[in-house]
Formats: sequence, C-alpha cells, structure tokens
Amino acid sequence: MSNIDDGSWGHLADTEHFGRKTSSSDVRVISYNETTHPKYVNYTKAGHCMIYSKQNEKMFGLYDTRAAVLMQMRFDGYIGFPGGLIDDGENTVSGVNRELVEEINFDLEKFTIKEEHHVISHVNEKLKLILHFFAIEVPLQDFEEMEKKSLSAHDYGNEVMGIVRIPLYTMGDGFRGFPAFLTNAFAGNSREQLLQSLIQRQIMTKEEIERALEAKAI
Ligand SMILES: O=c1[nH]cnc2c1ncn2[C@@H]1O[C@H](COP(=O)(O)OP(=O)(O)O)[C@@H](O)[C@H]1O
Ligand SMILES: [Mn+2]
Ligand SMILES: [Mn+2]
Ligand SMILES: [Mn+2]
Repeated sequence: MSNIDDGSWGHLADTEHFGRKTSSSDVRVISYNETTHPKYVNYTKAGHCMIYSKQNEKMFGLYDTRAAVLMQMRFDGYIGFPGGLIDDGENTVSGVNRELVEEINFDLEKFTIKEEHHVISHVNEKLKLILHFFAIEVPLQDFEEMEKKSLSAHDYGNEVMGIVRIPLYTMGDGFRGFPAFLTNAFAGNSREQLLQSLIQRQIMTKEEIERALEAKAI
C-alpha cells in the first residue's frame, strides 16, 4: 500500500510549496544583477541549467535533430532541468554546480557553469522565489559521457528518476515529436526556460516554436 495518503511531506515540507504549479502571471523576467537587490535578500533562489550539444544528425534519415538537450524526469513527475535550490549564503553559480554534481554527476574538472552561461532569470513574487537559468554548450562526445555518468549520480533514483533527450523535430503528422513533448508537465518555469534558450542559442527559430505550440494531435 503506497503511503501517498498519509499527507506527510517529511523533510520536504519546508520546500514542497515551491514545487506547486503557479500561473505564468506570477512570474516575471528579472535581470541577473537586479536579483542581488536587498529587497530580494529573503527570497529563495534556485538555479537550473540546460546542457546541450548542437548536432546535424538526421533522425531516421528524415528529421533534423538540431541538438541533444538534456532534461530529467523528476521525483515529482514533472520534467525539469538539472539544478536546484541555492543554499543560504551560497554563491548562485556555485550552488548550480553543486546541484549538477548531485543530480547528474557533472564533472567540474571538465566543465563549470559560470555567470557567462546565464540565459534568463525570473522572479515569482508570490512564492518569493527567484529562478536563475543557465545554458552550456558542450561537444557531443562530452554530452554522451555525461549521460552515462548521470546513472551514478548521488541523486539518481530519488530526486532524479532519469534523464531524457528532447525530440526537437516535428514528425509528419505535425504533432508528434517536439509539440507532443511540450504537452508534458514541466517543473517551475522550465518550459519557458527551454523555449527561451532554444531561441537564444539559435537551436530553433521563434516561428518554429510558435508552430509547435499551436500544433494539435490529429
Ligand atoms: O528546471 C527547472 N526550471 C525552473 N524551475 C524549476 C525547475 N525544476 C524545478 N524548478 C522549481 O524550482 C524549485 C526548486 O528546484 P528543485 O526541485 O530542482 O530543487 P532541489 O534540486 O534543490 O531539490 C522547484 O520546487 C520548482 O518550483
Ligand atoms: Mn537541493
Ligand atoms: Mn537537487
Ligand atoms: Mn533539482
């Protein structure tokens, strides 16, 4: 008998409310250095990172793969990026690097997330939560190495239920592939972070993203 109905959150209780779905109206873009303003000193900060490797392979000889992009199936059933809550007093990028080591066994000897990898930050006034987002491009060989190493990450099998690559192509029926992927439940504002960075890192055009968002299963 599963224990989901005992209502307890255990040690998760102090952060579980951050995981609840919020409407996009509660979240607005904020500049990275604005987040260092004293009024945000009591806000909880989180940082997540998109690791990707551009590639021009054709899937089944038909569909442009564009890039290998790493996301994860989380313990809460949402899809999200590796990363997490920055500890009190912890430097933001140090916190992101720590979370990447915990969650995907990131090799800090090879790559470290720096402020130059920053893509966008959002603030959720309601939750008093700031969500920093980074993206780092790596060679495909290193990307594949990371995927393998992620299986022996400390949080593999608890916070992280596995990693996924994202299908960035749209198949013949106009829906399966990327549009179908976007119908998943996403953690925090990770869906927005994904779309923003695909455009910013020139993996997809704004028009392609809009088409994917409008596509309907037939
Ligand atoms: O990929 C993401 N992008 C943006 N926000 C996320 C992502 N994953 C989770 N979040 C939000 O940030 C909060 C903390 O992230 P996470 O659950 O990864 O922390 P942890 O790894 O330290 O436990 C989550 O409760 C959720 O609201
Ligand atoms: Mn954490
Ligand atoms: Mn974590
Ligand atoms: Mn996490």
